[in-house]
Amino acid sequence: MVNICVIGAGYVGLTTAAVLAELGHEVCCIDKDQNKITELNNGKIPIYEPGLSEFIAKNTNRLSFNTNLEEGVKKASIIFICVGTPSLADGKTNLSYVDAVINEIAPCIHSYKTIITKSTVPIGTNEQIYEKLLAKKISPELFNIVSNPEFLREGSAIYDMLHPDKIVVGLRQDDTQSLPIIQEMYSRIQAPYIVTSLNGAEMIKYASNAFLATKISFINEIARICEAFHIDVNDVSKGIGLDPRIGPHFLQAGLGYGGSCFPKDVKSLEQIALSKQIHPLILQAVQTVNDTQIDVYIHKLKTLFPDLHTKKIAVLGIAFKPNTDDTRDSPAERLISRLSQLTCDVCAYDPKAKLSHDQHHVRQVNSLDEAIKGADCVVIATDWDEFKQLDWTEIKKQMNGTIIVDGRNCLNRKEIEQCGLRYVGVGRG
Ligand SMILES: NC(=O)C1=CN([C@@H]2O[C@H](COP(=O)(O)OP(=O)(O)OC[C@H]3O[C@@H](n4cnc5c(N)ncnc54)[C@H](O)[C@@H]3O)[C@@H](O)[C@H]2O)C=CC1
Ligand SMILES: O=C(O)[C@H]1O[C@H](OP(=O)(O)OP(=O)(O)OC[C@H]2O[C@@H](n3ccc(=O)[nH]c3=O)[C@H](O)[C@@H]2O)[C@H](O)[C@@H](O)[C@@H]1O
Repeated sequence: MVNICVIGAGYVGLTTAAVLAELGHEVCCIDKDQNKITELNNGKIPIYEPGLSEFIAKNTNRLSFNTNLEEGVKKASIIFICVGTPSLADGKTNLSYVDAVINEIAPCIHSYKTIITKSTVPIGTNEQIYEKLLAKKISPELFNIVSNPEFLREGSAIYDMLHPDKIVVGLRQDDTQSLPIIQEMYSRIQAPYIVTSLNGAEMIKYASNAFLATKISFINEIARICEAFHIDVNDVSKGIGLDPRIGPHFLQAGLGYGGSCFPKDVKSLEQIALSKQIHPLILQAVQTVNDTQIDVYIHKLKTLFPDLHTKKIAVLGIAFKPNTDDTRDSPAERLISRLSQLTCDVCAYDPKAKLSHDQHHVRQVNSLDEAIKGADCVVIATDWDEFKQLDWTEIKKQMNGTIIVDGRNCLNRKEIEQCGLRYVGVGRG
């Protein structure tokens, strides 16, 4: 058992804290947001992440929440940095939250600490953190810096952290102390270790997200070509996915990728490359395809409805993916904004997520029935299971029109057509 301080009570921080407590450690999770900490201390979890609430409740004897960073850091021998690293306007990474944490923890280092960065940070950041702490006159005998990037997905965060496909550990060249500490801390997790330099670990994280985003933009481009030749892209995904060199995952065409990480991390890696005068052609193409994917659907809608601005559109899904209430950079919200600009009457429904801001002509309703009632067109924007299992005969009765736009290529086309509805996907033949 070790004493651990996790800084940042967001998706990654809360999951890290809960999993480390489950592994038997004494964990204090710190956030500067007093409301969040009050909620957590009252047993309320500020985000929707399946199973997280129960998992935290199960481990409360070893898990505490606080705003007092000094107290948390002083007691701990291991410190996790899990604060946000959002994009700046130019696509580079905003490191102000990480910098603030370093400034706050520096005066509290009086005994040996292993400082682990879980936040996704640009190449070179962990080396810079080490130098910054030295510049603040912290003795190198008192700390080490480790990069331990996180690969969890929202919606399955706990499972992913307990069953990772690898544990990536980036170390400074002369650091012989940290690896055994990390291995001991994670001793109950079975996974291969990738031990590399600090820069290497940072790059593995960016390359991983960029590759997954590339797969999505690739299949979206293939879907556009499929459409021109009346080919079903879902068959193509299955066909190519069976080749183990390609793999079946992340080949679902649709509205494109979103969320708090893919868009910002691909942009950041592009900027990292440009900072070294490397022109990242693939990364730029990946973003261009993604940035124009909503246009594909708007074009379809305009062709289906020449008087689109007079139509009532039910948009099912607001979250950037199912099983989360996260709307950060959500393709569903991007689509809603475009429909709002076109002055359509938009009725949005999501089982968990809320629209992040008010928009003209857009209403969020509390039930699926309310959204669908009188709709000229239903758009599936997030592939929640409950949308995949809809009774289309009943839906048809409630709609005014007959068009179902499958923005995630996740519906059974035949089933929908048999109910007398018209199915519109992307690249579905
Ligand atoms: N969300 C995800 O699924 C994944 C995120 N990541 C990376 O992990 C990092 C964190 O992401 P999220 O958990 O989504 O962020 P988040 O935005 O949900 O949470 C960050 C938390 O840090 C807190 N915070 C900021 N500055 C602080 C300070 N000085 N002291 C204490 N608390 C502070 C904020 O109040 C907030 O609660 C990012 O770098 C992200 O790229 C990595 C893998 C998965
Ligand atoms: O760094 C991160 O934050 C995380 O980013 C992603 O996880 P997440 O953003 O939770 O969600 P994904 O399941 O990867 O989906 C991302 C987006 O791609 C879209 N997507 C996904 C798969 C697919 O085939 N097609 C597709 O359009 C989803 O709808 C969603 O908008 C990665 O999968 C995680 O490994 C990583 O840790």
